[in-house]
Amino acid sequence: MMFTQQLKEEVEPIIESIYNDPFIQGMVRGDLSKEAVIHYLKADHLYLNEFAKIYSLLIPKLDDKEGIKFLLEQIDFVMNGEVTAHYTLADYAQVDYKTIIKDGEWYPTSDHYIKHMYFNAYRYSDAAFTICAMAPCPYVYQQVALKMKERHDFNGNPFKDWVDFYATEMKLLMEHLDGWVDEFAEHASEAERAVLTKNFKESCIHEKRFFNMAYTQETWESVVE
Ligand SMILES: Cc1ncc(CO)c(N)n1
Repeated sequence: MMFTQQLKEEVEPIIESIYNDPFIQGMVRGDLSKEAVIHYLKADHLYLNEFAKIYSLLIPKLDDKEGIKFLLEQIDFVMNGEVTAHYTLADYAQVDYKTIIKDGEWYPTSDHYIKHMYFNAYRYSDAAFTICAMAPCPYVYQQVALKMKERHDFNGNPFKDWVDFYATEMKLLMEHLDGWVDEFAEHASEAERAVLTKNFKESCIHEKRFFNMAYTQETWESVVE
């Protein structure tokens, strides 16, 4: 079995639990609180901004021209394409998107997740370590969106476009990310493979915590209350 296939099987229970968490269930019912959506957008705008910058840190770690070209396209996609999904959420919350993101916030949970990716980019010379910390970003959303679509009819649901976006747009990216990780994993040591696994799993847990952060309106102050 390919290394990334094994990773994906290991995290399936985490993804199923994210599907069952109140943020996603609120989207399924179409009654998620507007406050949760706004909190999410404030954090996610910053998250995606940093995600794009971390792609740029991968460029010197890669040697294949096609791969580098693909990363450059991905930077554009994260900065310009994925905004579509954010607009769907802002429309639901009936707030102006630009106003929401003007004062984006580094809440404890999103802050931790972003720094997990940066740590790996600076700590390890091979791109695979960072990619394992980044891949759950597209992977978890793709899998959650597919579960949502399989189990419910989204016609008339205000989050339909969000679900359709993540169910379809992540496929090509996952193929590239899986390819890089599998290639490295083939000749990696046991210890290196253990770090790759840990990075991937931790980011899936960060994804779960990110939705719950928005649902519970987490702030630095609320953590100590
Ligand atoms: C936190 C987070 N993870 C994944 C995605 C999907 O790209 C996103 N927009 N935000």
